[in-house]
Amino acid sequence: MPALKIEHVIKRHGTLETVSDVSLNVEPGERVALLGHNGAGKTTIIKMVLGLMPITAGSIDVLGHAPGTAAARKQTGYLPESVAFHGALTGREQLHHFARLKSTSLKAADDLLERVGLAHAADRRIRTYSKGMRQRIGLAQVVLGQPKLAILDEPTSGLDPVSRHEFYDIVEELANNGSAVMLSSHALTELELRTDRIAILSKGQLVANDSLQKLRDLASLPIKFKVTASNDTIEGVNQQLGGKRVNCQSLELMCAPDQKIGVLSAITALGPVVKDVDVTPASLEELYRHFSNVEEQTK
Ligand SMILES: Nc1ncnc2c1ncn2[C@@H]1O[C@H](COP(=O)(O)OP(=O)(O)OP(=O)(O)O)[C@@H](O)[C@H]1O
Repeated sequence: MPALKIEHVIKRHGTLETVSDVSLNVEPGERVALLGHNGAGKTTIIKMVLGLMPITAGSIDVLGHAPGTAAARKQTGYLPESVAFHGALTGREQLHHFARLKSTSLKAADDLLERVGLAHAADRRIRTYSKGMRQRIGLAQVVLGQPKLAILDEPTSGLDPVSRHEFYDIVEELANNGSAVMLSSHALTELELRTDRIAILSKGQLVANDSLQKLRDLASLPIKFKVTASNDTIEGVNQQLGGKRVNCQSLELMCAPDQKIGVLSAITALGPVVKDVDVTPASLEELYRHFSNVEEQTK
């Protein structure tokens, strides 16, 4: 049974429809990325899931309960886009406060401070924390009590690349322990490897909802090859393979996904004259643009 079940949900603000017939499930242990342009409807969906905003039509089921009910809230962890804590409290005091609210042990809160890399600053006031440190407190607050559903709105904004990596390690642990995770983000490259499914919203409509591999198959965008040879052989390689020279040692080729093996064979048939080959499938950014544009074209 899905941890989160969104069925044919519509949201209207007066005559303005901001979410149009969206259906989306998140299974236990699954990490789903919710992507979309500014104003696509991500936060509106999150607010409806949390019971902070009423639904105009359709239904949302959170672990068998209606959104916003005590039973749903008890099992849900939420990290808002702009996280705010009490500046006069220390990190430890703030997290202990959340632990009491969630009926979780203070020891679990202390362990989490360590896990999110804040043990050294745990007894400093939060007003002295950097944005990234506050975000870490926010993540610790979500993980506390191992919620069955975790909702993270733009969770990595303000984090440096190493912290982002550590952040996704913790999200992965959460999912490995059975939590369903839904996170919204604009940072596409980091989501490629760190989520199980991608849901793309465009103007309030869900225009894609699948694993990265399946989205690649559906979009069938060209695959890029970068072939490197030496200065004196690149011209001959270019003549045999075609493609576009990018510098005096390499060229770029594109092909449809079903021609990939054929192109690779042609490259390897050239033998040791080829020094290196990079094969790059469509990135999430390219897929995102593709699916968002498909939606624009049908309007
Ligand atoms: N209370 C409201 N009244 C009227 N329109 C609203 C209200 N709340 C949101 N909207 C509109 O709904 C649309 C979706 O907004 P939402 O905040 O869900 O987008 P988002 O995908 O989260 O964008 P961002 O990436 O910028 O955070 C926007 O056009 C916004 O102006």
